[in-house]
Amino acid sequence: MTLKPPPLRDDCFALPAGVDWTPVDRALAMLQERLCPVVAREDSALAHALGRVLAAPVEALRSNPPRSNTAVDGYGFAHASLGDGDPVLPLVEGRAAAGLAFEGTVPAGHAIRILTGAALPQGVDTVVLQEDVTARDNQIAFRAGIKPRANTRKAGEDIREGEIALTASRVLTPADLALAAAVGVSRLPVYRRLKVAVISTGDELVEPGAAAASGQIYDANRPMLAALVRNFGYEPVDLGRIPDDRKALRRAFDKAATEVDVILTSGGASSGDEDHVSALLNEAGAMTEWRIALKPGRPLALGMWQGTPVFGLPGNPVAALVCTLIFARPAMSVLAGAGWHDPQSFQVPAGFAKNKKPGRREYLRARMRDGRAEVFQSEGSGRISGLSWAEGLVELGDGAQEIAPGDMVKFIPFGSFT
Ligand SMILES: Nc1nc2c(c(=O)[nH]1)N[C@H]1C(S)=C(S)[C@@H](COP(=O)(O)OP(=O)(O)OC[C@H]3O[C@@H](n4cnc5c(N)ncnc54)[C@H](O)[C@@H]3O)O[C@H]1N2
Ligand code: MOO
Repeated sequence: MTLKPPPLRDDCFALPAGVDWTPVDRALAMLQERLCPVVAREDSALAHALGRVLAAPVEALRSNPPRSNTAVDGYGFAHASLGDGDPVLPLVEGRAAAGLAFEGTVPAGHAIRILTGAALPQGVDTVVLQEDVTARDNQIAFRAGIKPRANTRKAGEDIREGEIALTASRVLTPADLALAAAVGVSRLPVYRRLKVAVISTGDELVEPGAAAASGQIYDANRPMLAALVRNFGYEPVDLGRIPDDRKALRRAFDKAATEVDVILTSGGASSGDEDHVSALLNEAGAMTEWRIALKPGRPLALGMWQGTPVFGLPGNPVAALVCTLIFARPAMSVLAGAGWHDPQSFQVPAGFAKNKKPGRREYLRARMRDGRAEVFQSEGSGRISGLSWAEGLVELGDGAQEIAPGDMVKFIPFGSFT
């Protein structure tokens, strides 16, 4: 039976009355508090589970390793049966190999040929490395001093049957799939992949590859946003370009709300005459034009359209990317069942100087070179080449800051936003 989570509340994005500029951290705290998973659970074969969000804890059905075994190729024996001095042990007939257990018992004072991964036969608790042994006439000799249980791996030393192998809400990695397989689990409970509609708005936009008149620009946000969505592990649904026409946009939202879990639009987010995204969300009555104390990305329109959350991102590509990484990414992670995750950041020396005014958070396109964070030469919000140049963001706090080269600043690599 598929379990359908309850719908989000219509006032998810409501701001308290009288709030003017919302600090970034406050906006993030509100999102974190109000959102919840919106996707149903399903079952996935291991082979298809990479990047999916685990919907329930997974218990080990079997210990890893299931039996005590040898970590090396060599000879196995009971440590307690060794006398004083350099041991000389007769070999029993047969051998123990991985997948081909020796079912007999090795008598005290005897040794058996054993290969890496083989279960330890009865009577064996210690293995001597073959390189440390002289073998002749069905006997082995080696130096005294080997420790009990040397070169062996205990049953369940990695994980024991019944223990939790994988916790719920993980985004499954290749190593997680190995662990599930090792403990006998072949199907995993996962959340259905979050579906995210990507829409561009604006009369000036044309499709890359088409002829563009002088006043027109190519739609750069849609390929970027769809790729970001895919990178986050969700399913982008391309709903194309919509002109600055409220009816057309309404139709696109209606269609999206029946097909997807989240809508990402870019453009028309502020409150100009042609800013139809914010106007429509306002009209729907569940919209807050979040004037966030942030550069770039000040106008972010957040609203609900027929129960589906809409992130109305600013049109400037740099602002669209920053707002997606800072707001939409953690919010979508909650909607997808993976919970809220702040990106990993690092304090690094600045390779630049800047006088920052107080009153808003700033994100600069940045990259690490020679152990310092360099920033892009321009802060222009339409400078897409700087996004491509950058390998991460430098985050400057809400207060005033005078940054000199060598001062410590917060660097967030793009790789942290996954
Ligand atoms: N009077 C004010 N004007 C503006 C303000 C303001 O507070 N008061 N804020 C500025 C800031 S900051 C931003 S960011 C933009 C955001 O505005 P919109 O979200 O309404 O975006 P548009 O006006 O539609 O577009 C802005 C800019 O981005 C270009 N664009 C839009 N979509 C795409 C796309 N898919 N690919 C490439 N480029 C795109 C568009 O052509 C504009 O140049 O508002 C400022 N104005
Ligand atoms: O969001 Mo605008 O500059 O802050 O591009």
